[in-house]
Amino acid sequence: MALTAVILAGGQGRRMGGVNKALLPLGDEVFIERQIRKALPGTNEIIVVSNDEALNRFLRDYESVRIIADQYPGEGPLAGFQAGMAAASCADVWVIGCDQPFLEVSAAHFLLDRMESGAFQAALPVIGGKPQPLHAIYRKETGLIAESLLKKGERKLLALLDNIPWYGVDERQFAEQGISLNFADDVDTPEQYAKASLTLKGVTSFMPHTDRSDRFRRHALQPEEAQRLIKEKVRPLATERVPLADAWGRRLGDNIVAPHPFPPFRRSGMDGYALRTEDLLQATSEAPVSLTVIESLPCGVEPRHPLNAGQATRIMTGGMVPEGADVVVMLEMTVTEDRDGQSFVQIGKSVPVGLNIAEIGCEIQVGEALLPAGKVISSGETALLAACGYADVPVMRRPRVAVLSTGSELLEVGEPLVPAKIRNSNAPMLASLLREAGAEPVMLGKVPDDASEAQQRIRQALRTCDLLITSGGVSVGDYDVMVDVLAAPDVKLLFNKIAMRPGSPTTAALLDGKLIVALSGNPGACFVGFHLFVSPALQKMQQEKPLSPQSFKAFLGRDFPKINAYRRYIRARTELREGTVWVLPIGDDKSSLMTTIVDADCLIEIPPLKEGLERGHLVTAWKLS
Ligand SMILES: Nc1nc2c(c(=O)[nH]1)N[C@H]1C(S)=C(S)[C@@H](COP(=O)(O)OP(=O)(O)OC[C@H]3O[C@@H](n4cnc5c(N)ncnc54)[C@H](O)[C@@H]3O)O[C@H]1N2
Ligand code: MOO
Ligand SMILES: [Mg+2]
Repeated sequence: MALTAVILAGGQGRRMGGVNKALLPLGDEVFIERQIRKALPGTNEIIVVSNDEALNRFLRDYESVRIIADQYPGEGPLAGFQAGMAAASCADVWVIGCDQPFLEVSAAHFLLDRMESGAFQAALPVIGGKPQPLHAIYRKETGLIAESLLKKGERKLLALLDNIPWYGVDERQFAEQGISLNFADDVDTPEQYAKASLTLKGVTSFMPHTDRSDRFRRHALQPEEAQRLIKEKVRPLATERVPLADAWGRRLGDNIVAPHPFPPFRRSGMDGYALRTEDLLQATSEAPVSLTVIESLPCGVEPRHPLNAGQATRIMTGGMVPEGADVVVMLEMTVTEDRDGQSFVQIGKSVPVGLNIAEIGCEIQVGEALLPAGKVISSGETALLAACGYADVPVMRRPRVAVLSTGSELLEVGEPLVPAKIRNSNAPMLASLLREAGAEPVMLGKVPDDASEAQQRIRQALRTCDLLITSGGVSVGDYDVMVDVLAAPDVKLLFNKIAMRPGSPTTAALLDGKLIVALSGNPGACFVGFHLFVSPALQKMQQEKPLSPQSFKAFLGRDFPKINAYRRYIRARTELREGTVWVLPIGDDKSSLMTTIVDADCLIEIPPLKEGLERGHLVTAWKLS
């Protein structure tokens, strides 16, 4: 695609103290050098519109870069635009401000593609609902319209937009292309310049699109209300069939009903003789009764002969009891003898009817409800399913849950420590928690505190995942990027504050109908948030009951002197002491701690109180599954 780039470098940079912004240093380049380096590979020529000769030395090495002066000097950006258009040799022109150091050729090409799909004369990024006239594509002819506007005294580029048909490309469309949104960010103020320098170092990026004061205005929900909202927004997933051998740990996809009785035949419970109790009525140790053995049955062999009076069948444990028999007498109570090639059994005692025979269906009747959908398949369930012939088992599809960690401070687990950084421990912890909850973690890795990058990864992942969880960036800090990501117009915020500790800024939202739970970055809060707000969603997706963690009453194992304005959920371990249940808070209850997660098997609920609680107080605790 033939494309001219026009860089408008005529501004005064008033808010930057009157410097020419094209000459601002960024890393080891100045803006204009960086822009040329980045724009060259995707364009046929670059035209820099400027009257500043100081720029020359950065341009002269390039054959396809020209510098031209305004035809209407001092008339503002529209004049620069007009001059650039007049000089352009291609029909399509990418117009860039010299203060846009993060320009992106891929974004320019995407805009150009969009414009070609219709009768448009320009294609512009629309960010936060506002068209951005710079870092946009224009047809060369629009220069003539600019000129006529200039003659009417117009100076602003935006005026052009009222006079041409243009196509707007919003954040979402760029994100879908994997294009990071900061390409159009401009540097007008020293603050923005400072942020640009940080972005270059990978520390952060501009996040100018949310009203920062918004993040302080939050309405706190009670934890139960937040849980209710979350459960309301998810549905059970589809089911699939897996071989029984792979079904361990999965959740049943269907109610399982017995397809036949069990045992399916009258089964012997002992190695012995099947016979008729009637025949033993007179038997005593002095005068044992002798019966003719008509058959010897190993397990798995169907009897050939029903029993008549005076007869017995030798039978093994699990064997099928012949018709006519109403008891199995164990071998130890019998004496066997062979006479003339015929076997006889002698028994010296009468026995009650039914002894050692498991009747058909005595364990399971046909049609009986055996296992409910959603039940976790463990050893007992596996045995039942096998007995009922489930070579393939209907199971709930595992929820695919994307895990994204935000934080420029995060290192990969294998990286050595460097000052101010820590290793990402939340993501591996969340992956384990997800596995424990039956889900399939889809690890998206980490993003620096860059809202556009986070947003892009999130949108992409949601296409193939059922749920997305993030950690970090939900509070009120400068780099708390999830706040920006979830402020996008197509995101429906469910809540961003919960009246509890830890994890009060835990946030949930819906995007494309899918749930995003943004957990706190503090490891302890992240852990608690998962159990209280992610687990219930996973349970519902897998039809698992009960739908919330189960509570129990127990004695507080040690004093808890902290005074609480909020309800607290403290990590604790259960202990049985002389037949009573105690719950012991583990370590200090700070949300930043992760050592306290190690032995936690429950959360103690501490209500908001004006004074602490003493050891031995009866408290409510929640079992962690
Ligand atoms: N001025 C205020 N500051 C804070 C408030 C507040 O109300 N006003 N709330 C505090 C509370 S409560 C919490 S909880 C945290 C929430 O923090 P964020 O969710 O925004 O998380 P970050 O700021 O990104 O990080 C916090 C902490 O966690 C560490 N972290 C982050 N990600 C990971 C990870 N993947 N593995 C290990 N550790 C991680 C991070 O380095 C920080 O130390 O905000 C309080 N602040
Ligand atoms: O709500 Mo935060 O987790 O207390 O520190
Ligand atoms: Mg924060």
